Amino acid sequence: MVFKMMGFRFVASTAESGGPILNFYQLLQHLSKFNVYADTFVVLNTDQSDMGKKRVLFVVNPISGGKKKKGFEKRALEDLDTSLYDAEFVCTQYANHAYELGAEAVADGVDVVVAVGGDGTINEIASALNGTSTALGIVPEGSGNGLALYLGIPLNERAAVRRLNRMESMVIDSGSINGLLFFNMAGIGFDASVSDRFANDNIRGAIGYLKAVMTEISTYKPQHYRLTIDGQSLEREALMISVANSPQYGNNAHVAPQASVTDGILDVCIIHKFPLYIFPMMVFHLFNKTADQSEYVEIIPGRQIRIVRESADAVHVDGEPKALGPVLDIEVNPSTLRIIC
Ligand SMILES: Nc1ncnc2c1ncn2[C@@H]1O[C@H](COP(=O)(O)OP(=O)(O)OP(=O)(O)O)[C@@H](O)[C@H]1O
Repeated sequence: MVFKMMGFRFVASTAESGGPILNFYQLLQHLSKFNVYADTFVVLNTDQSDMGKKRVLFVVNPISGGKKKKGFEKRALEDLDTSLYDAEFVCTQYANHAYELGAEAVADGVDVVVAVGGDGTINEIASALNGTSTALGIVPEGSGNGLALYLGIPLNERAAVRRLNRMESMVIDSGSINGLLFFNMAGIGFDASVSDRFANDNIRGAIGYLKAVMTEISTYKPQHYRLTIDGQSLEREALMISVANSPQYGNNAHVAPQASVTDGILDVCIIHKFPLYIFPMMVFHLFNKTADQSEYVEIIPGRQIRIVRESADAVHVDGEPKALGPVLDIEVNPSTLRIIC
């Protein structure tokens, strides 16, 4: 069944527990489980009697979020509906292993690859799945879990596995920065330095991230940037620039409260230098979803973005530090990744 209304496109077959979706009221009830943000939102709820079992591969990052995930396979098999899924499990052995596993799964015709980890693990797997028919699942086990929090995926491991049984999905945009894909957020300046420090520290989780922020905040100097956003040129002295696909960094810190992963647009968030005594107010704005009301935050939506900075430096891509040159070409790729949510 396909519904089209007000620019939304809904595809539905069988509801998880209530049989077919029969009318628009039922559809709205169904959708109320989601945060609807944008104009291309697809719900797929597949009737397994028609389509057979789905193959799902769980890719478990053993270090993300500072949690060991011992016994994950056993617990997951207690919660996963094995009449719907044939499941396999694999642990990552090294950085970028999840990308390789994702690419192999796509080539092998796996239906769903589940990232058991944080935004970095999601990024690696999603980069392999992007533009294919293999869907991403998420069991949030990271430090920030930005994309999972935005999508409303439960942080509780068992609830997140059970969520997969609904087999509902949506299609989201991705962004790219000099060819590197991101799905949640990319950033430069202070933001990237924090990611770099966090990656090189042995404390993970929210505490580790806070420690990295507090260490950088007192020493980081603003940089000069030349930006071109959809043909419009501007120059700014900024503490950092975040390019947001979703609204939040993670841990519910929202830098771009209006951002949507389905609008075909990225939000360029320019954070200006602010006096240190304003820091608590900035934190308040982030967690109150009011960053766009701060005089130190400028948010410009765009599809094609070029940022020229003073020199080659760190960039973060979904929280993972990378080194890129001074010229950064960023663009949005609309509707490229299916996510079970
Ligand atoms: N076996 C492994 N040993 C070392 N690093 C690994 C291993 N498996 C994956 N990684 C790396 O772990 C890093 C962190 O993963 P991830 O981003 O998922 O967790 P996190 O940083 O704790 O959470 P978040 O991104 O939500 O803040 C990634 O860069 C990934 O490449």
